[in-house]
Amino acid sequence: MLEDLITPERPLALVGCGRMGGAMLAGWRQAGLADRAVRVVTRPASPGAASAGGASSAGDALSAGGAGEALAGVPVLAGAAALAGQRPSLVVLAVKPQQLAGLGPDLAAALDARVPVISVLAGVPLAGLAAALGDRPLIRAMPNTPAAIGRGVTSMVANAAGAPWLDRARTLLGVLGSVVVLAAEEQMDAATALAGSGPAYVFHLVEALAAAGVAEGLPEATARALARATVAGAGALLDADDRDAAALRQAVTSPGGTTQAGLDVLMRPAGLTTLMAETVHAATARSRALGRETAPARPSAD
Ligand SMILES: NC(=O)C1=CN([C@@H]2O[C@H](COP(=O)(O)OP(=O)(O)OC[C@H]3O[C@@H](n4cnc5c(N)ncnc54)[C@H](OP(=O)(O)O)[C@@H]3O)[C@@H](O)[C@H]2O)C=CC1
Ligand SMILES: O=C(O)[C@@H]1CCC=N1
Repeated sequence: MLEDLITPERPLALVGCGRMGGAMLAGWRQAGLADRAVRVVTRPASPGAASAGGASSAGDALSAGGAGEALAGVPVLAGAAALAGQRPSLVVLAVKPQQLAGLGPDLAAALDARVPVISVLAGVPLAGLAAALGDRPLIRAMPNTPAAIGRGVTSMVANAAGAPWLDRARTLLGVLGSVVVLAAEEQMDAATALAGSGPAYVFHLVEALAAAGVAEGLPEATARALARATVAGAGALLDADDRDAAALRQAVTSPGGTTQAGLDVLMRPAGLTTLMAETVHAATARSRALGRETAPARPSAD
């Protein structure tokens, strides 16, 4: 139960409330998390936010994607230093990987060393989080944006101090959809490439389907409406039907019919399977590179 984990006295601190942080907050609020049990932390310089020690309402401080209006009523703190004295039960970190180094010292100084941090930063390993935030319970998680409607999927892995928090992290993140605990941190880059980025691949499929419909003579609005409803409906069927994706595909495919003619192109050598492998490979490599690029500089030998 979320209420057992997060209370107004021991709130959830969300550091960074852009596209992913905002999606998670929307999912938690939809599941009934009270606004007063949350502290959203913005940049220190965010206009309209409170000074250290106080909290304003999110309405005037958040702007990403119109989130300011949608999140009106959630207390906002300007800068991680303002978390001192707020006694968060746990922290969810959702800034860009490149923004970690800038806020790490303030965040580490503001938090008791027993407070766990759940990071959703792509590519940043547990060791990099520990270097930035100090030795504490740490969970590296990778959600995706359908979390906003409780339909996301999150992969996660913990350091030794964070392992006892995995059940509570599962409770928190499970509200946003399903949760997978990875067997090893090495799997996180591929999980990021597949599921963190995955919704974008599916949305691009909608764009491609619509463009193909236009090329075959459909009006653009009609092609867009058909493509969107087809992908949404196929996803809903996949969710509602226990059969695997291959069986659902076969149920559409009449021998000698239109689908088989289309799949002959899509499933040819160097077709979608190859393209998707290259896609996920490139995203996995980028996740690994982000880890290297954001690693703290080693002290020089002299
Ligand atoms: N978008 C996605 O689908 C997913 C993203 N992620 C991860 O989530 C993280 C955020 O990505 P995304 O939401 O797309 O990026 P956004 O840029 O939309 O969000 C980042 C947010 O952090 C804020 N921020 C920057 N610096 C600070 C600071 N010092 N203190 C508090 N807040 C700060 C930004 O504010 P400002 O606008 O003022 O810069 C912004 O609101 C990334 O690490 C990404 O890898 C993970 C899974 C999926
Ligand atoms: O594109 C990115 O780097 C982030 C991580 C996964 C989805 N969005």
